[in-house]
Amino acid sequence: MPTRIRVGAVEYLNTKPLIERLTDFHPQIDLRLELPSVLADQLASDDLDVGLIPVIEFFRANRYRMVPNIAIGSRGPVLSVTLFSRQPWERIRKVAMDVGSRTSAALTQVLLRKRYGITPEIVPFPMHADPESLDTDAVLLIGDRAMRACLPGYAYAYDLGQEWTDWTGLPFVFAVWAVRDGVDLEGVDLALAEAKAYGLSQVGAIAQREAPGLGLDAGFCRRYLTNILHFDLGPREQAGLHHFYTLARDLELAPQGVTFESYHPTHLVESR
Ligand SMILES: C=C(O[C@@H]1C=C(C(=O)O)C=C[C@H]1O)C(=O)O
Repeated sequence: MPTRIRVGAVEYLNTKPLIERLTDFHPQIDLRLELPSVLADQLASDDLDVGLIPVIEFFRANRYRMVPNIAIGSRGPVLSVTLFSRQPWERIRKVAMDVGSRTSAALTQVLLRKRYGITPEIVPFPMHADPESLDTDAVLLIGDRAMRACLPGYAYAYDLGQEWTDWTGLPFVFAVWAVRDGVDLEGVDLALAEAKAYGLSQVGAIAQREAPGLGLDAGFCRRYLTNILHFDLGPREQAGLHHFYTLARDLELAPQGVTFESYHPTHLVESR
């Protein structure tokens, strides 16, 4: 019996185009959907073989390989990563961070500390808590609940994709497919590329199917998947990724000397 390859993907709308019919493209895939932070922990504890994990956790592990040219990124506003704040940036002293997030939580710290020169207190924000009942100045929300949130008690809603690109001029990469060290994907990397190509040809249908369950407008979901998110990991995205790494490393949110290795199937390497 062929081994199952355990694939963990983010449970949010942002990921749907990357996993559309994924299991049809490879018979050995065992697909699970989770929060990004949970996927990072599962990959770290060998409960997954490949996971769509927050990039900051790719840096922190420094032993994974990246599946080429697939990412969740933005080139300006992202619409689903928002720092809701009662204060303007300069006056934020305490922030609650979405426990589903690792990259955006680090990005919030990078912006606060590097761009605005303040080091606020950080507390976790649980999945089912009410943001309006918090005593913090700001709360970071990501994913589907960030897109639905209005939070009239917060005067400011900072889009962190927009903040990053306004500041650096670069795209931002939130998540990549990371392959655990020593794992041979047995062609699952090709299936991931096929699912992405297929999913991107189906964004209209995906938006229409997913919108009602999310309580969102289908046209809005389509524009989010088509014009807001970017799923390639090209040279500009890689420049954004490296720049984020250097800033996170300076703040000791990531270790020194991280290598950005791509995944190459073992049999191809061996047959050279
Ligand atoms: C754009 C997003 O990208 C994500 C944000 C992540 C993070 O903050 O750790 C991780 C994976 C992605 O789901 C989002 O969730 O809205």
